[in-house]
Amino acid sequence: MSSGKQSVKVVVRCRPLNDREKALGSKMVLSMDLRRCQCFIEKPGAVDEPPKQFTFDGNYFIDQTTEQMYNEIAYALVEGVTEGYNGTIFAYGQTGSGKSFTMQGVSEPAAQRGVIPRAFEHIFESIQVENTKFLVRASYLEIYNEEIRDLLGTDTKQRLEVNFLLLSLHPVC
Ligand SMILES: Nc1ncnc2c1ncn2[C@@H]1O[C@H](COP(=O)(O)OP(=O)(O)OP(=O)(O)O)[C@@H](O)[C@H]1O
Repeated sequence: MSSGKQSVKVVVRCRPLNDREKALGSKMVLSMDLRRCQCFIEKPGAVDEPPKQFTFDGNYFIDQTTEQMYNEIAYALVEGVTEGYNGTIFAYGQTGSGKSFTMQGVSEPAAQRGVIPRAFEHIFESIQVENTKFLVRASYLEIYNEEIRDLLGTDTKQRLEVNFLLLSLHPVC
């Protein structure tokens, strides 16, 4: 893991082969050096070709848990939000790659509970302060094929107008 001071971190998580992939006789082509945060992808059949190598801010292989990811990556970001900073966790990947598994998670085993319920628990624990009121707002948007939908809206099929720039403001010390 890198020093943790940069404002954007990119981490990669590799999921195990699913039943369909196993039935097809697919082979795992990805390996990781977790200490160096490196990821290696080999081309099947190309024994003479060196694997392609990528380095990230954090690497998570098939046997690692969302709990570990949360503690190492998300915890500090959510803690920052409770101190007044903005924070975003963005899961990106092709269909079936494990975005929902990481963000929503499963209740069993507990170590694989998702980032979203963990973040909610974290926030609500932090604001349990006597004689102080907090306002917590949540929105849940899906961006799919360049269309945006409000998943908490009354009509989740309705497309929202995409007419904004993402503005991120940081206090200057
Ligand atoms: N780290 C993991 N360990 C075990 N199983 C996993 C892991 N990640 C994903 N899976 C399993 O892989 C399948 C696909 O994962 P998931 O539904 O999270 O993908 P997705 O990226 O959200 O897909 P989509 O974009 O189609 O919604 C699920 O059955 C999920 O349980």
